[in-house]
Amino acid sequence: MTAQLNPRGDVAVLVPAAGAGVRLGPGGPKALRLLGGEPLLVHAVRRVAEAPSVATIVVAAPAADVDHVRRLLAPVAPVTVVPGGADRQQSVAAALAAVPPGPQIVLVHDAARALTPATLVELVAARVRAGHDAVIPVLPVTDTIKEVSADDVVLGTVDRSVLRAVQTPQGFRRSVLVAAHAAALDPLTDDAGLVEKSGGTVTCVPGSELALKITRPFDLMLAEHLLSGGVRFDP
Ligand SMILES: Nc1ccn([C@@H]2O[C@H](COP(=O)(O)OP(=O)(O)OP(=O)(O)O)[C@@H](O)[C@H]2O)c(=O)n1
Ligand SMILES: C[C@](O)(CO)[C@H](O)COP(=O)(O)O
Repeated sequence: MTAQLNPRGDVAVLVPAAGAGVRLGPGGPKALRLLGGEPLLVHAVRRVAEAPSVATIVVAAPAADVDHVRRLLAPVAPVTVVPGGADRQQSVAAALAAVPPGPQIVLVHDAARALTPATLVELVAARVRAGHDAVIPVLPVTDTIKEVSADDVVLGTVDRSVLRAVQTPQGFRRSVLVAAHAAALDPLTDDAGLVEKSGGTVTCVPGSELALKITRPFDLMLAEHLLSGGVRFDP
């Protein structure tokens, strides 16, 4: 039987958590690295579980850690844990295959975005519920962006007004996400990219600074400060 959160919810959230965390440096799989004394994955799942629309959470864990992750998350929320794949897309596909019948909205959320507020989960889900096939949270780009050659010579300055930095959770009508993954040829860095490739429309909503992706050591230090500094997570 699949673990259920809110039986009246219409949202399944997939949490790919099987990455190595190479850019964070040595210390084990990134989702299991500690932030404020708890694994990143625990933070991420706890916040997702606070979102009232969420009926089901499926985590893709490092294959060697599936049992450990089940035990870790048991006191946090009812979750289904499956082994992840060789890249993020394969981990998402494995989690998607484990979603039980029922939820018609599927969100895909990085464990690495551990401080993402439940309000962002609800916002993305609400936009899908309102009729959009694919919805992504985005932030404006604040640096000047240059295109450069392999030998570090500037080729030009990109018009940043049309650029957005993309976060998760990314939300989809379930059938749209299933079709996009079924049609996938090459691995892409996000699921919305698969929908774009299939000719679908992807809609943006405002993201959250708190949904930063913990990728490098500086990101982890920043997240520690945010957590210990008493930042309000659901403004
Ligand atoms: N084979 C993989 C690779 C990544 N992910 C997950 O996808 C999310 C976003 O990936 P990223 O932040 O790039 O994590 P890593 O792949 O672990 O990082 P790195 O590239 O530095 O190794 C993370 O929650 C990560 O655990 C996954 O489930 N399976
Ligand atoms: C899905 C994602 O977090 C959206 O920004 C991002 O594309 C993951 O990329 P990564 O290179 O696997 O960190």
